Amino acid sequence: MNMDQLKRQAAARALEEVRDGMQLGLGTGSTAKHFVELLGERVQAGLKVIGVPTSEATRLDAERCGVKLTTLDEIDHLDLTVDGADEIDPDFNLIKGGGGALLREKIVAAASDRMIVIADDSKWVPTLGRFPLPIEVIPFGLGATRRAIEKAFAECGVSGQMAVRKAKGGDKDGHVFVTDGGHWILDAQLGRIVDPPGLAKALSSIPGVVEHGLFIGLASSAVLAGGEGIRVIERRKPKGD
Ligand SMILES: O=C[C@H](O)[C@H](O)[C@H](O)COP(=O)(O)O
Repeated sequence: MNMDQLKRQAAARALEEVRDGMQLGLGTGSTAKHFVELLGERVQAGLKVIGVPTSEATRLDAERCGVKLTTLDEIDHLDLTVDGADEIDPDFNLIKGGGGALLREKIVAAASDRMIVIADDSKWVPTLGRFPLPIEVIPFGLGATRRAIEKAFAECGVSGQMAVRKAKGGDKDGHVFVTDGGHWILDAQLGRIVDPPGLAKALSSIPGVVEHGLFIGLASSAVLAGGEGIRVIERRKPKGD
């Protein structure tokens, strides 16, 4: 089974948690895209749900699949969010934002009673950090923001190169990648993040940092698809702890 088939399997397993009438957060990325497509098939067969997309790309996918959409201005909470991740550690800390959607993804996950992370099992790691940590920043004053981030890294016992993300493919190839919110992303190669909650807190306090890709205390369970089948792992602590 190839990687894409594993991602689809994880998405199909998460779909089993969806019930009629649910308000859903719809994640972004290649794994979440499978979930939206499979959800669309269920909707065509009569399932009634409403979704909040975490990116313009997901909004377009959901519309194409016939999934009814709303916003967090129109509804006050979500029952369940299903989203991918770039890395997941055994404490259910995540790195997200490989596709640049971390800001909306975090707003949606935080508004949701439960978040199921779907992934192929290569994303399950003992320690976060091999995947570059995305940090969404305001272009104004970038030099000052970078210096403040480097200081936060040093205080949290990590270090590594940071680079402004460039767009890949199409007309925008090689230009700075711009998020749905109009911001830029710094990708930080940290290798090993010893204290994800501590680093998350330090980054959140920096003016100029809009959001970062460390998701702490948001995921409730993980559906991991691998060569030997599917593993569903539940987080022991309740959401928010
Ligand atoms: O910004 C993108 C998201 O955080 C994605 O959910 C994450 O990068 C995982 O994407 P994929 O399922 O394509 O590996």
